[in-house]
Amino acid sequence: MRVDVVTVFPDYLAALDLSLIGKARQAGLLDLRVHDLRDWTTDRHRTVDDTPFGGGAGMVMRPDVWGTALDDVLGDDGHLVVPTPSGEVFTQRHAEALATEEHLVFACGRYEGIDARVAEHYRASGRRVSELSIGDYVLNGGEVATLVMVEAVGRLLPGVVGNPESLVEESHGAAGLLEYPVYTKPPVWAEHEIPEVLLSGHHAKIARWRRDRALERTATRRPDLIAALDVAALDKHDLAT
Ligand SMILES: Nc1cc(-c2ccc3cc[nH]c3c2)n[nH]1
Repeated sequence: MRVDVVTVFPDYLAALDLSLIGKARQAGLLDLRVHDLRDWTTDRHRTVDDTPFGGGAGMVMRPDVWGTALDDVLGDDGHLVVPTPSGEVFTQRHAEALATEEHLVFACGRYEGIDARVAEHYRASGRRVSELSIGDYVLNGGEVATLVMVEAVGRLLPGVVGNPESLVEESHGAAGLLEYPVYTKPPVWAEHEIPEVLLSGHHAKIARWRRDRALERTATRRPDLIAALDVAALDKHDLAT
C-alpha cells in the first residue's frame, strides 16, 4: 500500500518512522510519503491560506494550492482521506475498508479547514473521497487524526503485525466487543491475584470466561455497541459451554 500525507507540518508525521509502522516501511509493506503543502505554492511567502468568504474568525486553506498538490499526489488510483471534525466517525470498520485500498492520500488541514470545494471537486471527478473524524473533540489540524488512521490501517496490512491472531480478539474486532482484561506474571501483585480460571489450563473455560468479561465490559462501558453486536460472529461454542 502507498500512503501519501500532505501537510504544512511534515515533521508532525515523524512518529510514523517508529515501531511497527516504521518497520513496515523498512520492509516495503507500506510506502509512506510525506509532502509539504508549501512546495506547491507559487508566491514568495509560500501562502496556503486566505480570509473566509462570509466573514468570521480565522483563515481558510486555499483550494488552488491544495488542487495542484492533490492533482500531483493522487495519481490515477488515490483515495482521498480528509480528516475533519465534521466527518463520519472513523471506526475499525473504516480501518478495515481503507486497508484494502492500494493508495491513500491524507490531506491535513489547518486553520479553519480546507476550502470545501476541494473535496467536492475530487468527489465530482469520480474519486473516492472520505471525510473522517476520529472523535467528537476538536484538534488544531488533521495531522494527529492522520497519525491515528495510518496506524489503525497500517497494522491491518499483511505482515505488519507479527501474530495476525492478535488482531482477532481485540476491542472492536470481528465480534464488535471490547477486549477482555489481560494479565501476566507475577501471579500476585500488590496483593492482587489472577482470576483462578486463567491458571486452570482448561481452554474452553478460559475462552468462556474471556467472552463473558468482554460482553460484561461492552455492556457496562459501551452499551451502544451491544445493539450493533454481531452475535453470529461470537464463537457459539464459547457461549454454548
Ligand atoms: N476528529 C477531529 C478532526 C479534527 C480536525 C481535523 C482537521 C482540522 C483542520 C483544522 N482543524 C482541524 C481539526 N478535530 N477533531
